[in-house]
Amino acid sequence: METPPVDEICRRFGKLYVAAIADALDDAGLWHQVMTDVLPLTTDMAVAGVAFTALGRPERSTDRSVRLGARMIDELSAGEVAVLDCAGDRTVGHWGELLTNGAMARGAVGAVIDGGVRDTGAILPLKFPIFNRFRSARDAKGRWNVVDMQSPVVCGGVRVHPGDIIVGDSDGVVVVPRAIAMDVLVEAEATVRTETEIRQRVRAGESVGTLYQQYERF
Ligand SMILES: O=C([O-])CC(=O)C(=O)O
Ligand SMILES: [Mg+2]
Repeated sequence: METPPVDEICRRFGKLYVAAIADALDDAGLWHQVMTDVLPLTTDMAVAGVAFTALGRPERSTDRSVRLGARMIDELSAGEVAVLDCAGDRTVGHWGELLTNGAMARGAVGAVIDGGVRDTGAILPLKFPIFNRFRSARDAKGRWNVVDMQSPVVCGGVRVHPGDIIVGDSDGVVVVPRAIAMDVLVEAEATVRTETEIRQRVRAGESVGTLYQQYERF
């Protein structure tokens, strides 16, 4: 199978839903690709893009020369999703409105934060999809710092490599390893077609139990 360009792959993933992609990954034996407790700021948010990863950790320094959070934004490219591993920190807003504006100016398509978001009121009108664990007005400066970029990270309990495909919607975020992205895409598209067929039959009044046995999925 010839592999289409990654923006085409992302466009096709973006037409699906996270649950169908998660099912396709389960069928491929990858049972741990859906992030835990990382959810969209609002349920209408959706994203499909290429992972740009960053890792941060608690740090007391306020020295701007060692703080990479803002520089990370300058490294983002069109079609990318910023994926931030916050090393379990639950105290600060790791992402905010200025970082959002910067990411948008670079053509990034979303952010997945394994931590907190601040400036929510200013972010929502921007319609930039952000997936996070919690909100906190507390500044990261003097408390937490980005220390590495484009290395493998863990976000919502899922390993993310730079270049993986990130898909998010109202259910949360799924990570598709880049090497199998095309196979998962084709499988997930088939899942959506099957579910469309099942839905029509359910609505027509057929037995849900019988349909479940027949199609071997829901
Ligand atoms: O300062 C930060 O780390 C986040 C922030 O408030 C912004 O992006 O506006
Ligand atoms: Mg701010």
